[in-house]
Amino acid sequence: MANRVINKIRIALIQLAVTSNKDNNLKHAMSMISQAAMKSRADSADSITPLVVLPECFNSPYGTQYFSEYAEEIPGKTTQMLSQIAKEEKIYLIGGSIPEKREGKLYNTATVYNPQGEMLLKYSKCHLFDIDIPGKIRFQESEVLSPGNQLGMFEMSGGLKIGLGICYDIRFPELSLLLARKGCKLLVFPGAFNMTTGPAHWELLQRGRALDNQSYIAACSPARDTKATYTAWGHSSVVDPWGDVIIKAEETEAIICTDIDLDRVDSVRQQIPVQTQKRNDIYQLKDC
Ligand SMILES: NC(=O)CCC(=O)C(=O)O
Repeated sequence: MANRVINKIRIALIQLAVTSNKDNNLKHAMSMISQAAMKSRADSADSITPLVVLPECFNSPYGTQYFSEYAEEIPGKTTQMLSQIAKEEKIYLIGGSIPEKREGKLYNTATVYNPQGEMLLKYSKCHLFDIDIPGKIRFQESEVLSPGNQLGMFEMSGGLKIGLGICYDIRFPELSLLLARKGCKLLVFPGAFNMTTGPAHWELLQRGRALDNQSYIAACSPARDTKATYTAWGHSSVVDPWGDVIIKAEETEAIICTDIDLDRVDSVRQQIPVQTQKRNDIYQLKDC
């Protein structure tokens, strides 16, 4: 069974309502993960192990003023809870991201677990969100966070490779191209776009990355909270390799669930074979 080739997975994105109370955030996230696991299994005719996803910065409000107060070491309280719930619910779990404390520095870090509760991946956001749009939004993650320096990918049983980026990472096509070239047919981005860039770019970027790579893209946001210091756009979604949005949340808390059909990736790649038509003689993606 462990070596069975998987050509379909079921993904559930949790568009979580996040508050300034860390303990409540954790309790609430665990309950939503259980609900997402149940919903994935109830909606599915096959016995596929679900992949459940939390948003960026799910145990803390998103803001440079909060990161040091809410930060934890990994392993720590939050990641132990994630590991435990993945094991109890027998799911793959992308545990959104949390502010991580490591060797005197802070990172925006995501962890991933298998159904045995083992940590498969720890990935720190490698493109920090530093923008300044006059009169709209200024945000400088690099004032307090350090960037990660490695790619994020993991494998589910059956050999299925999944790529992982965090939010602003989606704006850098080379990162996704590299993950796809390494065999990832689904790229997942826990993210928290805002009320300025969200309506303009959130869906466009997902559809763009889906087309560049002829892969599935899933992006999971916190729910919108207009009273928070940073208001997330919401609209968690999954886009297929053709560039169609196959499922999308509104702005409020929600669990959205869909099947990812990996044969669809192969058929789109066959129909429009850009993957084999690259002009490596005039440009190249360098794998550092
Ligand atoms: N949390 C983030 O990285 C936000 C990215 C974002 O909003 C963007 O426009 O890019």
